[in-house]
Amino acid sequence: MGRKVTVLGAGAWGTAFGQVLADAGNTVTMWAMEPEIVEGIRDHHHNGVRLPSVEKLPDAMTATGDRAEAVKDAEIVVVAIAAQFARVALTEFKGLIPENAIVVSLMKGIERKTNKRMDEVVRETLDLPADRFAAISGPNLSKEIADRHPAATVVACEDIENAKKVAETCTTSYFKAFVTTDVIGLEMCGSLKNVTALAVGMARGAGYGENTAAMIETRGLAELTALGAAAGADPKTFAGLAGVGDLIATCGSPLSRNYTFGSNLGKGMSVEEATKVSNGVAEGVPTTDAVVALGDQLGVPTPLAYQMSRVLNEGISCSEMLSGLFGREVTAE
Ligand SMILES: NC(=O)C1=CN([C@@H]2O[C@H](COP(=O)(O)OP(=O)(O)OC[C@H]3O[C@@H](n4cnc5c(N)ncnc54)[C@H](OP(=O)(O)O)[C@@H]3O)[C@@H](O)[C@H]2O)C=CC1
Ligand SMILES: O=C(CO)COP(=O)(O)O
Repeated sequence: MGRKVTVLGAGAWGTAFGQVLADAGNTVTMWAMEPEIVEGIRDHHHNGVRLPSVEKLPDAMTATGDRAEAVKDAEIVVVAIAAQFARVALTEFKGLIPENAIVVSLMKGIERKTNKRMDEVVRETLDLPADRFAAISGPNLSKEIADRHPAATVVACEDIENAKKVAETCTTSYFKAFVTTDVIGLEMCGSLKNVTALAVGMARGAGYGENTAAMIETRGLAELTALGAAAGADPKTFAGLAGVGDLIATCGSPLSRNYTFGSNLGKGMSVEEATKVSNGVAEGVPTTDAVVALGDQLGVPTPLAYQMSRVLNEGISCSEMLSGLFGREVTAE
């Protein structure tokens, strides 16, 4: 039997995931700030602002701009808001979310001022126990999933039964969800791969080929695995869908906003210009500095994030970024 699920944030991924949930047999209420998006989904089953490629969203999806109405009786509340705004947006929902509801984050970012992961931000803001928080992450480019191309993801929750409940709730014939208890690993994979995708996109935009892309992806994976392990993640998570899988999808597709943002930098745009033409949030941009700070905090070198932070803050070129990546001394891989 389907559940009552609410999605906070009707961006590209929030809306596509809402469609997955409706396809899985649930009743889905989207909450959005913008009246135009609310009206579009509620009255026309269409999100022309954030997911115009889907002509008609399922009948089981509706929308509201009223916070209390949105989460009333929800068994699962999914959060799909740009990571840097999660805290401010969720504060308004504190006290409104039903006591037994599981809160699920789709977000892939680290909060800039605090260097906190989204599990920390969501739980802190909503005063939520660990067993009622789940994260979803994997190779999930929203447009492909909105087109119902076969895909898989990972649901993480410290309480494996709740992870299974969430996985069951979002399983369809084209969308498969695996489960894990490694919340930290999942969070670190999702947010850190965006920094790598910015760098790969930049190299591609600058005209470099497969060797350069493979080098950045592999070193990026080593960096995010080391940082994740130091933060308490299970290194195995990084070899799975949420790690390598998402890295392959995000670093290889112009559908990724992070890849595209990087590619535009590589073609010579400034950060301001690339931001202006970005088709949605590129989480890797604010996350990069947070990754460098986390690395300093945990005593883990983050050369790729450091060079990308120089790209974003000082405007160094792609070749400077790449030559700064490795020192001249010989080291073990
Ligand atoms: N797109 C994808 O393929 C995937 C995205 N993700 C992650 O999901 C998250 C959301 O991404 P996506 O939906 O694609 O992003 P979009 O850029 O399409 O949408 C961002 C969302 O955040 C909302 N938002 C921004 N600021 C605020 C605020 N102050 N208060 C409330 N809501 C706010 C926007 O609301 P509004 O529209 O009203 O401005 C919108 O719903 C990101 O962390 C992303 O990394 C994860 C997997 C896949
Ligand atoms: O996380 C994603 C795919 O899994 C989406 O990547 P972007 O946020 O770069 O579009």
